[in-house]
Amino acid sequence: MNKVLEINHLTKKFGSFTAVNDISFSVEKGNVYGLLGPNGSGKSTTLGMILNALNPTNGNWKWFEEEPNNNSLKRIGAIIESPKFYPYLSAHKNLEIVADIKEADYSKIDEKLELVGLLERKKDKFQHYSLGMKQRLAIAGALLNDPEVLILDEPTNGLDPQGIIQIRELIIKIAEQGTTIILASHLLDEVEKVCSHVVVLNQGKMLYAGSVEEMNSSFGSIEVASTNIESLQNALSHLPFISTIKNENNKVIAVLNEEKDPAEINKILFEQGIVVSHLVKRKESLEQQFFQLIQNQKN
Ligand SMILES: Nc1ncnc2c1ncn2[C@@H]1O[C@H](COP(=O)(O)OP(=O)(O)OP(=O)(O)O)[C@@H](O)[C@H]1O
Repeated sequence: MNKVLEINHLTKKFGSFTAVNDISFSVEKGNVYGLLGPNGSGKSTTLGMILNALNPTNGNWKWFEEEPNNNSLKRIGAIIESPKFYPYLSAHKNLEIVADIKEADYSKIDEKLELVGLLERKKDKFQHYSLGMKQRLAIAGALLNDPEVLILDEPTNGLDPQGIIQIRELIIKIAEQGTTIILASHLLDEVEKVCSHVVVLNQGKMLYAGSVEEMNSSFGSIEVASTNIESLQNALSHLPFISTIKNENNKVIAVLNEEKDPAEINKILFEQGIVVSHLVKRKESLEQQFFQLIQNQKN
């Protein structure tokens, strides 16, 4: 069984406002999924619903190919808000309390503290931990009962650069051990560095779901200039392998929808009487792809 989560037409309305609008996607075992979108795009609301903390307005989902039930939630570890630990207790003592709640064996505590790099600091009080250490302790707590899925909401928010790197490396390490990870993030580079798959959300709508690699390996765009920019623009807009065009600093940026060699494009334009003074092909980064998706949604 490889399907960990299947979401179908999930919708959440708060009054007349639609926070999550008819989204559907699946999560396959052993991958790291990024739920990517700007603030307010519906990431936390989506996570809240699939963790039974919020009632959906419409749609449904299945964990592990079963209707949601208490048993399936036991197979999931989640950190969706600031971790709640007792400040005056040690990290180890705090995890004993978590282990009691989750009915996990105390022997797991040192194992998970080691995984998150806190074993040597296990006797320190929680209140003396840095923000990054607190977040890693929360991850250790979420992993105590060896969940098959780990869900994280903005795991690097508020951390310094070193703390961010440590959390990202930790996520990759946990995934390498076979745990499926779903993380919500508004940071494109985070998703690009950590995730194998991405679901792009904007204003509650799903704009893309697929592998990060595929999203990155689109056909790119070309940047073209000519003395007669209007006829250039007109010619490009009629070419079947071009999806969108825009003007930028007297150059036309045209997004390709199939693989094309710049020399071939130059030849086609020349045959239409257009002499090109500049033609560069660019591969789009995930960031450009993301803005392109949001732009397409607005149009
Ligand atoms: N309980 C609520 N009542 C009314 N509106 C809400 C409620 N919870 C969330 N919203 C709205 O739903 C939209 C989506 O919020 P959500 O928290 O899911 O976004 P997000 O992508 O997680 O963003 P952020 O990273 O800022 O948390 C926002 O416009 C938010 O204001």
